[in-house]
Amino acid sequence: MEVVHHSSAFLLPSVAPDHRPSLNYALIVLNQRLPRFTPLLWQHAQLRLCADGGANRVFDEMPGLFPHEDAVAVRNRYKPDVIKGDMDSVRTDVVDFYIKLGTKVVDASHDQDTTDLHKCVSFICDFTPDLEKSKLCILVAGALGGRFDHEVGNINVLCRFKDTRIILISDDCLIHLLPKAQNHEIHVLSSVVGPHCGLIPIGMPSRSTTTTGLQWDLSDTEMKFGGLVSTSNIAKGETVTVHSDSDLLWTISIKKSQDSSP
Ligand SMILES: Nc1ncnc2c1ncn2[C@@H]1O[C@H](COP(=O)(O)OP(=O)(O)OP(=O)(O)O)[C@@H](O)[C@H]1O
Ligand SMILES: Cc1ncc(C[n+]2csc(CCO)c2C)c(N)n1
Repeated sequence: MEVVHHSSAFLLPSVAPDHRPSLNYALIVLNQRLPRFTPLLWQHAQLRLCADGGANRVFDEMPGLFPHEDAVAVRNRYKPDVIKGDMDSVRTDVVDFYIKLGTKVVDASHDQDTTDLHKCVSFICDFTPDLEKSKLCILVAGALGGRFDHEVGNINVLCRFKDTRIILISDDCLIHLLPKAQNHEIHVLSSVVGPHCGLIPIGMPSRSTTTTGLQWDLSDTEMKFGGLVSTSNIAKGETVTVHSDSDLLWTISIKKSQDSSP
């Protein structure tokens, strides 16, 4: 069976020879305080979107991440390619500023049934040729912490776009989906992530999950809410393997001490 590899190389300041990106990254900035390493994610990404009020965050907060630089110069450098959402949070001064720089603004206010993150993921998928979809990886900055309904909505996007690699990121941790019935090999780059981690069934119980590389490995173990879910686990080495009969969320902590400059 094919092995699916996962790595957090996008958190490394530069791409080391043995961590050359095999993926094409896109970045979506949400309406939450910018994670400190947002400039790094920005640099790795080939396409940068702001979900509605996420554009306010780039405009207001990016200069603060470069305290010794002129704010306008920073804003001109970090120009989103697209702002998409229902446009009830992004300010008009921010829209006007980025339109002048050439940002595409997509008003999807007619759709009040999907979140702004969903709308941005749809945009990226619609504009990614089928042949390139397997190499696409969408990084979502500011997806965790804050309002619980938004957090759950963000996790639901992982489930609604199961065939797309999407990684939810905050200052503290990252989350992505491990689709069922695949062999997952997670490369734990210990300079930037870990050791705290978790494996959580999503959508339905898992009747059987087997792992290697964790302090508390699972061996053909059942997981469900109301029973066992694997939280406060520890990644022991460089590699964690996971196989399950159900979709699982993988989460791992992000280290505080890393150099987050691009
Ligand atoms: N507190 C938060 N926690 C997690 N994600 C958030 C939070 N606030 C916003 N987001 C994310 O950022 C996206 C854009 O946020 P924005 O505030 O523009 O959305 P919204 O649809 O106007 O929200 P609201 O529910 O307040 O009307 C949301 O779709 C959501 O994915
Ligand atoms: C059952 C149900 N619950 C909530 C909403 C509201 N809602 C969900 S996504 C969204 C857009 C946010 O930008 C809004 C307003 C709905 N439509 N249907």
